[in-house]
Order: sequence, then structure tokens, then C-alpha cells
Amino acid sequence: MEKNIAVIKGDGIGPEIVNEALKVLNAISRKYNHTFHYREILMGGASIDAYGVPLTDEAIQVAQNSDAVLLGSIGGDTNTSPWYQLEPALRPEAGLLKIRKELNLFANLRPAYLYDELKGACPLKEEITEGGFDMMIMRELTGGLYFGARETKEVNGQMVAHDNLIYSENEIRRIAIRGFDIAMKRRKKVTSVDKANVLDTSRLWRKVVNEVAKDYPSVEVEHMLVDNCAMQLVKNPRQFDVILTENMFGDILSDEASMVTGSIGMLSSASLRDDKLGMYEPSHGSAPDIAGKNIANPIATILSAAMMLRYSFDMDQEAEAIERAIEKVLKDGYRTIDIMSDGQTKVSCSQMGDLIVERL
Ligand SMILES: NC(=O)C1=CN([C@@H]2O[C@H](COP(=O)(O)OP(=O)(O)OC[C@H]3O[C@@H](n4cnc5c(N)ncnc54)[C@H](O)[C@@H]3O)[C@@H](O)[C@H]2O)C=CC1
Ligand SMILES: CC(C)CC(=O)C(=O)O
Ligand SMILES: [Mg+2]
Repeated sequence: MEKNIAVIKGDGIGPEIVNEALKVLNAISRKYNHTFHYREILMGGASIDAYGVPLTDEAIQVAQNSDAVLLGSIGGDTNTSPWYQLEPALRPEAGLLKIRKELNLFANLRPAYLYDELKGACPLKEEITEGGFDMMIMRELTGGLYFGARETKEVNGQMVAHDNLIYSENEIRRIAIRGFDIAMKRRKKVTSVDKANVLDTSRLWRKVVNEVAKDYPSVEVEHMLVDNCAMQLVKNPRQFDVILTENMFGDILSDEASMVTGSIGMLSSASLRDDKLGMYEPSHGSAPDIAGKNIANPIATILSAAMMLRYSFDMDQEAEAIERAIEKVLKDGYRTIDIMSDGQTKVSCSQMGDLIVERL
């Protein structure tokens, strides 16, 4: 098969981790006789430095006309980077939000899975992690607080800021349908997470989720308040199958879930819409604290590339080959520093990519 992939390396560790994913994709293309055409575009700080804006219309067009987008991560140190002296609409994150919105990538899938081999890297007690866990966080990605109007202005001599949180029934319904569809292929349980004891958007969310649930009688549905969910994720992560939630709650809960898998460097993601085009990126950010040192964990990005093969290209066998190769590397005891524990072999970002390629 021949596929066009828009590649956004981004900032910080972005180029390091994407290079490892490209290594793996190249090995897959050789082994399975595919041709992947990479079209590199800029986003985030790299685009600000080159063009003065975090994402150009031309870059969006390239992404729009590709079969999938592979992204590293964007952004800098929000305390020290000069990018954060710019007005908010010109900062790196504005590029990421813009591409998600322009491509209508409303469904963000973040699978959190505890590999047996990484139980030692998980900060939870053994009795909690015994038996492992495997959950899919289904995060709404193009609505809610990150996309409402916002403003900071002076009122009565002091600065006041507001951010609008808006959800429409249709936005909730389409992500809920995706969540239930995914649950049907898994353990048939949806935990819908909201703050319906306080927020109108959450009350609407719950109502629409209950309506959608009627079409999936074999799926068990429960509603959980987000503060309780944050606690349950560390108390008993095994109870979760699909966590269905809005944009900001999903952002926060997925970082928490990632740490329970051992490291945020393990958590992949797919951002999908109604057709096959999707964007694939690790759930973490650009990690400026470790950028340029060749120590970042590239596994989340490589697993995201596997999700791209599965969801955008229908290449299930190839995706599985990558996932199995990662399992083998972990079984063989190789670890980047974030997942390192006693008795294992510490490797760099690029060595981890090579070791995965060797096992494909
Ligand atoms: N999708 C994206 O591109 C995202 C971008 N960001 C941006 O990233 C920048 C840094 O944000 P932070 O809050 O520091 O979050 P972060 O996710 O970049 O880093 C948090 C911590 O996790 C570690 N970490 C992250 N990825 C890792 C990996 N692959 N291997 C090993 N360790 C890893 C970092 O070293 C850091 O200690 C900010 O500018 C933020 O806006 C944040 C989240 C998502
Ligand atoms: C940088 C934000 C806009 C996004 C984020 O934190 C995420 O998607 O995980
Ligand atoms: Mg995040």
C-alpha cells in the first residue's frame, strides 16, 4: 500500500521521539512492502520561529491532504521560553488546538495498559496492580473549555479572566457513540466521567450519554464524578474499561492514568474523526527538561504510529507486529530512564528505537 503521512516533529523531545517512530515505520514498510511518503510540516514553537505563527494554512492543507498525521509534541518551558511572551493565540499550543479543530478530530483515544514487565515502574502497591489493568480513555477533543471564548480584562481596578465551557448535544452524542462502539469491542463497560453535581455542561453530558446508552443494552454504563475518578484511578484502576469524558477532564485523567502504567512515556493516542484521517501523537508534552539528551522514552510515539497503521490504514497485522516488538524489548529487560528499575538495562531513546526495529 502507498500512504502519505504528514509528519510534525514539533519541539523539545518531539524530533527525537518522532525519529524513532519513523525508524520503525521504515522497517515496517520494508518488511510488508508498503510505501510511506513523509511530508514534514512545522507546528508549535518550530513554526513560530520559522513563520511567526504556530501553524500556517499551508501546513493545515498538507495535513488535510494526507492519509494521516504523525505528531511528536509541541511547546516549551512555559516559565522561561520566549514563546510564552507572545499573545496566547500565537503560542505553540494554539497550533495544536487549531489543527485538532480544523481537522475536526473530535475523538481522542488514549489506551492505558499495564505491561507485566513494567509493574516495577508503577508507583502503586503490588496488591493494586496484580492482574494488571487495561483501559481506554475516550476524550472529547474539539469542544469544551479549551475552545470557548476567553478573555482577561480589567474590572473595577483588578484583572479578571474568564474561559467559557460550552458543549452542544451533538458534540456529546458523537463522542459518546464512539465510546460505546469501542466498549462493544472490549469488556462492554463505559464509565462516563463528569461534574454533574456542579456544571450544566456535565448535566447535559450525562443526559446525552444516557440516551446513547439505550442503543447499547449490552454495555454496562456508570456515571462517576471527576474528582472521584481521579481517586479511583489510583485506588482500583482495574475497574475501568472505557472512560468517556470531556476535553479537560480527559486531558488531566489521562496523564494520571499514564503514570499508573509506569510512565507518561508509555501512553499513546489517536485523534480521530468520521473518516479515516487521524492524527497520532504521544499523550505527553515536549518535556523541555530532558530535550536534546537522547533519554526520552519513544515508546508512546511508536505505539501511536502503530495506532495510525491500525485506525487510518487498516494494517492490523503491522500494528500488532510493532506492539509485539515493544513487548519483547520490555521482556528482554531494556528500559529508558523513566521506566528503569533494578536489574534492567538502561538504554537511550535511539537505542530503544533500534531494539524495537530488531524485534519486528
Ligand atoms: N500534545 C502536545 O504536544 C502537548 C504539549 N504540551 C506542552 O509541553 C510542554 C511541557 O509540558 P509539561 O507540563 O512539562 O508536560 P510533559 O508531558 O512535557 O512533561 C511532564 C514530565 O514527564 C516527562 N516526560 C514526558 N514525556 C516523556 C517521555 N517520552 N519520556 C520520558 N519522560 C517524559 C518530562 O520529562 C516531565 O518531567 C508545555 O509547553 C506544554 O504546553 C503538554 C502536553 C501535550
Ligand atoms: C497542550 C494542550 C493543548 C494539550 C494537552 O495537554 C494534551 O492534549 O494532552
Ligand atoms: Mg495533556
